[in-house]
Amino acid sequence: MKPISLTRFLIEEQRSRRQITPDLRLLIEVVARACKHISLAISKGELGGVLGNAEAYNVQGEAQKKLDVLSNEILLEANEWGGHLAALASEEMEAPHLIPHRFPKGNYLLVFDPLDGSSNIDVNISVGTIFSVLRCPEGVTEPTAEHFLQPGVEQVAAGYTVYGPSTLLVLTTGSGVHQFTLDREIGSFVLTQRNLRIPEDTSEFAINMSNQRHWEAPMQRYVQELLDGKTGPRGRDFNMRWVASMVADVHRIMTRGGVFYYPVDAKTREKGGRLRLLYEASPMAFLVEQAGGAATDGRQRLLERKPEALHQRVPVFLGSKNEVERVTALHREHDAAAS
Ligand SMILES: O=P(O)(O)OC[C@H]1O[C@](O)(COP(=O)(O)O)[C@@H](O)[C@@H]1O
Ligand SMILES: [Mg+2]
Ligand SMILES: [Mg+2]
Repeated sequence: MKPISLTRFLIEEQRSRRQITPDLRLLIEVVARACKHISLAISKGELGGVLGNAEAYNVQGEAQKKLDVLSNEILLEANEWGGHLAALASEEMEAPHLIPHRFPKGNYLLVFDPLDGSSNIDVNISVGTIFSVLRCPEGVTEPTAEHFLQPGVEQVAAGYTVYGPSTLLVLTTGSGVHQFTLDREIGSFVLTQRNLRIPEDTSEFAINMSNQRHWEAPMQRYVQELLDGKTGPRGRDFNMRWVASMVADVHRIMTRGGVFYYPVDAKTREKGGRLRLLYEASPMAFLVEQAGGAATDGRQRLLERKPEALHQRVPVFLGSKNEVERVTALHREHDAAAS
């Protein structure tokens, strides 16, 4: 069968479903093109001089890697003159970036984590890019941070790339989740999986266990039950994985099921959690729900949370539906008993 390129797939979606406007299609193509560029830079590794620290810090006080800065610049540059956006916001920039007056403007807002899993760059483990597309509110020509503060249900598209043994783009525009693989010989993303589905049950969980002693009581109880395995209340064994690149952990879940948890703990309570709502939790929650999974902050559906700040952090529980519902129910029961 003839391979279906991302462009052809999007044109077909645009024709069959009116929600994809030509502008949205072209915007996704620009993002995909920028990701190809990032993939190329990453694959050069030490030879390309892209590893190591940038000797700079982002607004969240995190040390930036050279590739964090480079990926941000690539996405910014590609999208700035694309003509489909009113503004962009990124993990690596304190405030939104407005499209300069000399370029044509569009009606969308793009928010992204240009390089997810930065701590894995220098050790040659999979990293990725996460992005989310929102509508710019009508009549707004100079969007501010406030215009980005839309709950995840308002997203019109979301996706991530994984720069791993192969480069993948996983995308939703609200009708299922589809996977594209970068064919380096022809230079395009090619459709390799339609309608990814996350099984409702799983025996695999992803969590950073080193934070265990800092977790809240319901989380302690839940994970202990998983660790007790066959001889515990769950009556079966669970396996554990933690890549420390959200894209890689989520992609494993997209492929064979599982759950990914980053609960709030005593260390992150003041900040609200570890992962960022707008460009990590929200797009991943959209993708996971579209693939039949569930995504909560431990108490509430993630997609319904109204962001309060551009770089807001939240707890994240996502993946196989029955497991996410169970851990969420335990948190709710705990809250009810405490009040
Ligand atoms: O190092 P920890 O605490 O295990 O956190 C790992 C998590 O942090 C992140 O790396 C954050 O992403 P960035 O690299 O974009 O800051 C996630 O991808 C990952 O799930
Ligand atoms: Mg990240
Ligand atoms: Mg990042």
